[in-house]
Amino acid sequence: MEEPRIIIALDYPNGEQALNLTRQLDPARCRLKVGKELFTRAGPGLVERLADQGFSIFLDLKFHDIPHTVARACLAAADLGVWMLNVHALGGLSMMQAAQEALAKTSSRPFLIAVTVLTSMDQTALAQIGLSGTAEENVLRLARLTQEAGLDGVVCSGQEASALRQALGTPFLLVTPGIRSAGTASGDQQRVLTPREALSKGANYLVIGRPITGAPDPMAALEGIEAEILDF
Ligand SMILES: O=c1ccn([C@@H]2O[C@H](COP(=O)(O)O)[C@@H](O)[C@H]2O)c(=O)[nH]1
Repeated sequence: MEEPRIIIALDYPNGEQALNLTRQLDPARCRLKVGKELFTRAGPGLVERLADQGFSIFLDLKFHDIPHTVARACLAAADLGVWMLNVHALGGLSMMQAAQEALAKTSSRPFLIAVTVLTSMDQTALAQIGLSGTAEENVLRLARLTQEAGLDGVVCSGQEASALRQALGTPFLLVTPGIRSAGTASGDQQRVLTPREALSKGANYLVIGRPITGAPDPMAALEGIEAEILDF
C-alpha cells in the first residue's frame, strides 16, 4: 500500500466521538490530526493512545510563543510519540530554531513544520493584520524563513503548493488543509483546492476534517476522497 496522504482532522468535542471514527480506520490507510479542540477536551492521554494503536499523529497545536517556551512545548509534544507537530512561522526565526534544536536532541524526532498563513485568511484578512502582498507572497516568505530555520516543511494551502515546491525543492514537506472536493461547502476556509489539484501541485499530505467528520457517513466520505486520488 502507498504511504497514506490523507490526514484526518479529528475535530471532535470529546475523545469518544473521535474513537468512534478511529475504530473504523486502519493506520495504513490514513494519518490523524489532533488539534486544539480535541487536545483541550481529551488531553495528551488520547494522543498517546492513538499513537500506541499505530496511527501517525500530527499534533496540530500551532505553538507561537517565546523561543524557550516553544522549545519546551515541542519536547513535551515529542514525548507523546507523535509523528508530526507544528509551530507558527510568524513566531520568527529564533523561535523556530529553538524548536528545531530542542527536537534534534530527541531519540525519535517527529517532523516539525510551521504554519505560514492560515488557509482561512484571504487578502482582506491579511491587510487587516497589517500584512501587505498576496497570500502567496506571504506564504513564500514565511516558508523560506521556515526552511532557513531547518524545519521539515510548512502548512500552506494547495493553491501555493506549486510555487513553494519550485522555490524550496523536493524534500520540503507541504501539508495542505483547505481541501474540498468539487461542490463541497468551504465553510470558513478561503484558500481551498480539491484533493487531486493539491496533490498535482506538489502537496505531500492533505489535511481533511469536516468533509469526512461532518459527513452523514464519514467512512463513505473517506472512500470517495480516496477514489479521487487513487492514481497519486
Ligand atoms: O492553515 C491552516 C492550518 C490548520 N488548519 C486545520 O486543518 C483542519 C481543516 O479542517 P476542515 O474541517 O477540513 O476545514 C482544521 O483542524 C484546522 O484547524 C487549517 O484549516 N488551516
